Order: sequence, then C-alpha cells, then structure tokens
Amino acid sequence: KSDGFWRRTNMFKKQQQDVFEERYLRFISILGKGNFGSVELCRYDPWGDNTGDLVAVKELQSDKKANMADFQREIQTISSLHCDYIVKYKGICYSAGRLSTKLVMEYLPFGSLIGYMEKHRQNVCTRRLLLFASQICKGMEYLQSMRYVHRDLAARNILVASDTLVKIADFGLTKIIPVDKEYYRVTQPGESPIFWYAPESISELKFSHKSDVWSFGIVLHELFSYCDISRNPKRVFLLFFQVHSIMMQCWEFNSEDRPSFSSLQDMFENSLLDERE
Ligand SMILES: N#CCCn1cc(-c2nc(Nc3ccc(C4CCNCC4)cc3)nc3c2CCN3)cn1
Repeated sequence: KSDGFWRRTNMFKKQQQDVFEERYLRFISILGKGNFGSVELCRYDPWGDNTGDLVAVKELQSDKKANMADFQREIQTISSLHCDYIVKYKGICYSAGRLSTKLVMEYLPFGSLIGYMEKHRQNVCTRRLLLFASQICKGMEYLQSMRYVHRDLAARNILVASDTLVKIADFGLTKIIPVDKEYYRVTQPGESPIFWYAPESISELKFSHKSDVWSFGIVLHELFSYCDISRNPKRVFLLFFQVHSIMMQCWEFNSEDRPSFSSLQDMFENSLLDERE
C-alpha cells in the first residue's frame, strides 16, 4: 500500500476524544448553506458555563440521505488531513434523534474569503493577496501529496482564520486519484459552477491535480479582483465568451458572412446592457 494510503487510513487512530456529545453542542447561528446541508456555529460546552470552545458543525440535510456515503467520505477525508492551510477536523457527533452524523471542525472567525474581501478590501494590500495565494498553494501541495483532488477550489471555499492566514475548506467533492492513474473521472457532471472547471473537466469529466491548478487560477483572479461581484468568474467568462464570438464573426473567411457594423453595434449594445445588470 502507498504511504499516502497508510497516512489516510486513520482507522486504528480513532481516539475517543473526537466524539462530541450532542447534548453539550449549543447551537448559536448558521454560518453557511450549500447544496449538501448547512454549517452551524456551536459552542461545545460540557461544563454548561459558556467556557467551552466555539466549533463549526456541518450536517447533512436530512432529506439528502443519498449523500450519506459522500458525507462519510468527506469526514474520512478531512480527518486524514493535518496541515496549517487546511481547516482542521475536530471530531464527529452522532445525533441520535436524526440518525445522522455531524462533522465538527475548527471555527474560523472571519468566514469565507469572499465575505472577507468585500468587507476589508480597502486595507488588503497586494502583499497580503500574495500571502493568501501562497498559503492556498501550500494547502493544495499537501493535498496533492495525499493524492487528493479537491474538485471545488474556489474563493467561496477558502476560509479566513486571521488577517494573515487562510485555509482550504469543504472537501465534499474531494476524490482520491487511483495509484495507477493521473486523473479521476466522475460519472455525472458536478454541481459546482463550470466557471471554475478546467476544459477537460467540462468536456470529459476528468479531474486531476492539474484541473485543481486551473481552479486555483480562477481563485487568483477572484483574489486580485478582491472577489468583486462585478468581475466574478461567471461574468468575466460570459463577457469574454461574447466578445470572443463577436471577434470570430468579424473573422469569417467569406466576406459576406461577416456582420455589418450596425449589427455589431447592436451586439455591443446588448452586452453593455448585460454588464449593467
Ligand atoms: N467552506 C465552505 C462552505 C460551507 N461553509 C463552511 C463554513 C465555515 N465557516 C466558518 N466560519 C465563519 C463563517 C461565516 C461567517 C460569517 C457569518 C455572517 N456574516 C459574515 C461572516 C463567520 C465565520 N468556519 C468554518 C466553516 C467550516 C469549518 N470552519 C461556512 N460555510
């Protein structure tokens, strides 16, 4: 077995301390919702005197029982990762009532990179953007060393631990690259938006460390546009797509196939309208 396998398999390392008792888990607020379920801020307070730790608790939406296997895999994944630039696993909580497991993780007080950038964009200098970018690379390098492909690397899944530390989160789509292959092929198209996907992931459903690198490029764009909603990947993609198709029309080999300036004018009118939305 590869060393990555043994490092990932923490079966014999399942200590009791990673089991959290639901009765001591005090709900405080909802931190985030996704296509999986939700992440809640809780205080784990066995002494009942509010001295317990704040934790982020992820639970599967009860009607999404189908994803139970995926959720178990996500727990297996995150509990095998030990890196300063990856959100830390703290344990699990068996909620008797709902017959479901909850994933307990460290709580990162500043939330996702998107929200952080919107709020602190004035005082985030280029040096800090480069620091964040290098930290994400370090986290991804570690992930690659464990033969994991993240498959959903995006600013929304980068969390801010402090003004000088970001961490990779959300391993719901993470897969292990088989030892004899360089990529992982999924059976059905993913749920996450195509604007972060490498071409081969869109056309052949192939995911690899190199498709994570493509997504990292998109994250760089998000970082250096301060996660500005008007320049988000979807908008940039569609605008480039539009302008690129207008260029291709102008470059029709046969002259009569080229658009007139009045029709070109209309095309720009429309795209400007889209921009203003
Ligand atoms: N990734 C991913 C997608 C799923 N998701 C994960 C989390 C998460 N959030 C936090 N912290 C956090 C989050 C939001 C705020 C907001 C609240 C309202 N106003 C502004 C700031 C503040 C702190 N800590 C975490 C997690 C997972 C592990 N530790 C949230 N959604």
